[in-house]
This record gives sequence, C-alpha cells and structure tokens, in this order.
Amino acid sequence: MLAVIFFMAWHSMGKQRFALFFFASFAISAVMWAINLAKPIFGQVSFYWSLVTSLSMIAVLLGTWGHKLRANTRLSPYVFIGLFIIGFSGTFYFSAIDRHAGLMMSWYLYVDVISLLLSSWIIYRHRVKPRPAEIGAAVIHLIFAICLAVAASIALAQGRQFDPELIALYSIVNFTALPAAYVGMSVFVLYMLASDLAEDMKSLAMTDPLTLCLNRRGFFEQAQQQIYQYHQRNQHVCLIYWDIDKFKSINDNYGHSAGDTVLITTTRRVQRHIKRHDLIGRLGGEEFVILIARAEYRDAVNVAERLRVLLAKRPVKSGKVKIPVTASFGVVDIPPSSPELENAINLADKAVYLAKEQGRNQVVFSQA
Ligand SMILES: Nc1nc2c(ncn2[C@@H]2O[C@H](COP(=O)(O)OP(=O)(O)OP(=O)(O)O)[C@@H](O)[C@H]2O)c(=O)[nH]1
Repeated sequence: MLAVIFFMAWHSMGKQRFALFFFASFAISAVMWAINLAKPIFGQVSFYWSLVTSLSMIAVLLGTWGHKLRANTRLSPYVFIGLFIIGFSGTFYFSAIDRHAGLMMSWYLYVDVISLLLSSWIIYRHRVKPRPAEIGAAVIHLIFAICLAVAASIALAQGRQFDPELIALYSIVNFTALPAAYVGMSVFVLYMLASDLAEDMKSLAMTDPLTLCLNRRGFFEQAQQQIYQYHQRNQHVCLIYWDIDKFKSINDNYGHSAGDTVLITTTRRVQRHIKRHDLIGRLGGEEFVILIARAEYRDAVNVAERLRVLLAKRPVKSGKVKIPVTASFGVVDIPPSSPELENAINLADKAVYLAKEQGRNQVVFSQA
C-alpha cells in the first residue's frame, strides 16, 4: 500500500526522481514481507536468510539514496555499495559458513541502522533552517534507527546459539515498535514531499516567469519584512524604482520577443551588480524595484547611478541586432518614521516620472 502511495506521489508531485527511490524502497519491503510468508518453500535457511536480509538492506539503502538525491548531498555511491557488501558478506558468513545466531540476526540490522541514521542526518542538514516536516522526518528516522538498534542488540545478545527467551523479546520489538515506526516514517516522508510541493508552489506564485525575479506580490511580501529588520539594525534602507526608457518603441522596432530579451538581460545585469541580499522585483511591464540597505545613505543612492551607467553603456544583443537600452531611476530613502513600502513605491514612482520628464536616462532622488 505504501509503495502504491509513493508511486502515486511520484506521479502527481512533479515526477521527482528521488520519489521513485522511495517507491522502490517500499516496493522492495513489500517483496521482502511476501518472501517472509513463503518461508517454508525455501529449503535452505541460509539462502532464504541471505535473500531476505539483502532485500531489507536494499530497501533501506534505496530510501537513504532518495534522501540524498532530494537534498543534493554529496555522498559517494561507494558508501552505499560498501555498506551493502559488508552487510551481505557478514550475514552470509554467520549464517552459512560459521553459524552464529546473534550475528546472523543482527549484522544486517546494524547496516539498516547506519543507513537510517544517514537519512536522518541528510534530511536535517538539508536546509540551514529545516522545515517542520523535515524535523519530523529526521526525528522519526532516528526513532526507527533506535528501535532497530534495540532489536539488533537483543538478537546479538543471544550469542552463538538461538535463545528462545531473547527471540521472544526480539519478536515483541519486531512486531510492535518497528511497524509503528515504519508507518510513521512513511507518513513523515510523504508530508515532507507535500511540503516541498507547497513551497515550490509558493515560490512560483511569487516569481516573475520571464525574468525569474520576484513579482509584485513576492516583492511586497518580502520587502516589507526586510525593511523592519534593516531598521532594527540601524541600516539605511532605500528603494530604487527603475523603468526602461521608451520600451514600447523597442517592442515596435525589434519585436516583442526582442523586448523580452531586453527585460531578461537588463534584469540579469542589474542582479549581478547588486548584492545577494538586495531584493529585486518586477512590478509589471518594464518597471522594476530594488530594496537595498547600506551602511551609509550615500552608498545606497550611488548604487542607482552605477546601475544607470551599467545599462546605458552596453546595448542588449538579441540575435544579430544590438538594442541600445537606457532606464530612468527614482530613489527614495525609507526612514524608520515612514517604513510603509506602498508609500515608498509611490514616492519613487513620482521620482521616475520626474526623471522621464527631465529627458530620461537619469536618476532622481526623493526624500520620504
Ligand atoms: N516585450 C514585452 N513587452 C512588454 C511586457 N510587458 C509590458 N510590455 C510593453 O511595455 C510597453 C510599456 O510602454 P509604456 O508604458 O508606454 O512606456 P515606454 O514606452 O517605456 O515609455 P517611457 O516609460 O515613458 O519611457 C508597452 O508597450 C507594453 O506592451 C513584456 O513582458 N514583454
């Protein structure tokens, strides 16, 4: 059932490759349990045991590999292959060559434990600030690893000979804690996939599809928060509003797709010039805004002048043609006494209007 759910999740949640690994992991677990039921058919215990324990390790390692892919963690496949080889050879040795009940039953479980701990670590370390779903998934992987380690240690305590009392205890852990932890783990992984999807949707709803910078909604949401934070740190916050000059004639003269190229290239150039934490948004058409904070007010306003020169000095290439581009800039200081973004945008818009009236390709400053 879990395998089917994960297959459906892979299919309907953007066909991410790692979701396919989660599906494979649960599908192999299902096969393993089916083989468990068919145990009497297998004549040789060592063959049956090697098969079942291999499937268990493959299932858990595939899950960890899925988490590695999702989090883009740099972890060599040799770690996984090595863990499997150690798990398989140990289990085979202690079941078929030199029979040791404790090691035969626990060896592969310790490999599963290591793999689950790896998953927990990968999930938790994926983001600087893990999301609630990730914290939940990391914790449940840890709980599952602890339950398995307890089961493995009980099995190991038997020593060379099977011990009915310890096997009874082992079965209690195996049939109570483990299924609950297993189901809990799958629910949290599903929750994590759904939370990834929700975050992607949110980010899409806030991104301008052409220039890939924030759209009006995204900019308003993030900029207002940042303004308060900058003010708390006593930094000067400025808003730069810029509008490409005579953009309509660029569209008319070179075509709409060349106009799009101008929008994309100019945004990219501006993005490269400002700092990584400066926010850039497209308010609509050929109108953009940047929220910047610098130690000095003059540093902040100088950025606009540098951007104006940057755009004017290099035409934008679209196919074989070179399109000269200039822009008009309006800059406003956002003081702590008037931190409203809406207000700042209106003032900066007026400053741009003035820059256009004064002949375009210039920067106009305005105080709030
Ligand atoms: N290629 C392209 N054009 C767009 C897009 N969005 C808006 N436009 C065009 O941008 C043009 C904006 O023109 P105006 O508002 O008259 O401004 P302008 O021609 O830049 O004139 P000034 O701002 O006064 O210098 C319009 O022709 C819109 O059709 C877009 O995504 N792609």
